[in-house]
Parts: sequence; structure tokens; C-alpha cells
Amino acid sequence: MYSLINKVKEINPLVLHYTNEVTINDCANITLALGASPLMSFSYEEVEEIVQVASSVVINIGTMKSSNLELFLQAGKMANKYNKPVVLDPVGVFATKTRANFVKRLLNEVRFTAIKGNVAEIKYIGGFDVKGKGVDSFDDDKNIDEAIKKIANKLECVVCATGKVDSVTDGNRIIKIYNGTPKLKYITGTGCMCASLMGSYLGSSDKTLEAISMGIMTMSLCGQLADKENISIGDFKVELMNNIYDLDEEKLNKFGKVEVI
Ligand SMILES: Nc1ncnc2c1ncn2[C@@H]1O[C@H](COP(=O)(O)OP(=O)(O)O)[C@@H](O)[C@H]1O
Ligand SMILES: Cc1ncsc1CCOP(=O)(O)O
Ligand SMILES: [Mg+2]
Repeated sequence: MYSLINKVKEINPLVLHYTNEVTINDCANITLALGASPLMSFSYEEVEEIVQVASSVVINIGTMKSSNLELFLQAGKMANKYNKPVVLDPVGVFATKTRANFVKRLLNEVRFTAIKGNVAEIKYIGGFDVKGKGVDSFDDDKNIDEAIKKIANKLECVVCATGKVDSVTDGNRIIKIYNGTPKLKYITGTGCMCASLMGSYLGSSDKTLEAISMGIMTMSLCGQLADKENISIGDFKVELMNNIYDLDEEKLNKFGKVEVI
């Protein structure tokens, strides 16, 4: 699985983002740091054309800007039409009925290759009560394996829940990733950036479960490596980017903590 990082650098996939206005720049930079190419678009005019040249598509509902919502649906449908892998990040889906209804529409009208969210977002989609505020999860991973398997089997896609431990499933196998640091919660966009990394791996490989696991492993491990003693939160963000740029197969083999269930 770890050798997929070399594929990203070889192929330099184009990762097309329809995303929020808070973390868009960080998502572009992390995509570049891994070795892929980012492209962000809010254009109805070019959606069909641009999806055709993309290697993968990321849809993130974070800011729920009303003028973009139909575009996000169209982008997902175009990804299906042109057989491009497409990832959904249902940011804050539990926070309002509006978000929940929009995510329901996306899930009904688009076949996603993968859905990733924090534990509260994923449990909410799985039908569980959750503890969350705004876009942040304060939930634990009780029932998380049940939730991810339920969603994966119902929607026939890979599902990833992020948190202290990250869990990924294709409905059959479950991959647990034990890397990370609580500091990742004190920078906005680490979840959004995971989706960009997932898009980068998906654009370089058709092994979906491995690609999604590598996306989250890359963020969690690089956060862990960046978290040197007494590092300030501003420096931590810079070190996170540096570690993404410097990550290679050797470091993944040395520090990756993965369990396949
Ligand atoms: N308590 C924690 N300990 C270690 N890593 C964490 C913890 N909480 C979140 N992470 C990591 O932070 C990154 C973002 O996850 P998360 O905070 O769940 O997403 P979001 O930013 O979408 O809310 C992931 O790499 C995840 O593994
Ligand atoms: C704070 C905020 N508000 C709308 S989108 C967004 C960013 C969320 O990023 P993440 O899901 O990675 O925490
Ligand atoms: Mg998030």
C-alpha cells in the first residue's frame, strides 16, 4: 500500500476540487506538496469540460454557499458520467437540517467512490446520535465500525471516519490507522486536506480502499512527525506541510501503524 506514494509523484494526477472558501488554499498546497496538481473551480460553464480532464474529483460542502450547491451536484454527476473517482466530505452534516438534506441529495444523485468525514459526520450519516459542534466532532469511536460498514454496504463505496484512530472500510475489510496527534484538531482544514490527499491517491491508483487509507495515513503520520516537543501551533502547521513534502515509502514503512481487520 505504501508504494502508492511513488505513483502520485510519477503520475502527477489532476485533483479537481469543489470545496469551501475557508480551507481552499491549504487544500491546493497540500495537493502540490504530495506531488499531485490541484485545480479549484466554482464554474458552471466549465464543469463538464473540466471533469473530463481531471484525474479525480473532491466535493466538500463546508461553507454551504447556496450559489455553489447545484454545481456540486453537477460536478458529482459529471464525475460519474466520465468515470472519474469522486470523494465526498460532508462537512458539518449534523449541524443543520439544511446540510443534512443537501448531503441526502448528493448521496441519492451521485455514486461516490468514497465518503470521508470526522467521526461525528460519519456516525450521523450512519443514523447514530452524535456529539458535534459546527464542523467539529466531539464524538468517540463507539459504534464506528458498525457505522462505516453500514454506509459502505448501502452506498457501495469506501467510507473513512477520522479521529484519534482513523477507520476505513470497503464494507468488508476494515483498516485502522493509529498514527496522529491531537494538534491536528487545532488547525482548521486538516480533514479537508485529507480529502485532497485521498483525491491525489485515487487519481493515481484504482485500488480504492488502499488509496483512501493512504490519504488519511499521510495526514495522520505527517501530523505526528511534525509534532515535535513544545512546537507552537503556527509552526506545527508549517512543519505539517514540510513533512508531507518530505514523506516517502521508507518513512511510511518505518512509522506507519496500521491494522487490517
Ligand atoms: N485526538 C486525535 N489524536 C490524533 N489524531 C487526531 C485526533 N483527532 C483528529 N486527528 C487527526 O486529525 C486529522 C483530521 O481529522 P478530524 O479532526 O477528525 O477531521 P475534521 O478536521 O474534518 O474534523 C486526521 O488525520 C485525524 O486522524
Ligand atoms: C471552519 C469551517 N467552516 C466551514 S468549512 C470549515 C473548514 C472545516 O475544515 P475541517 O473539516 O477540515 O475541520
Ligand atoms: Mg472535516
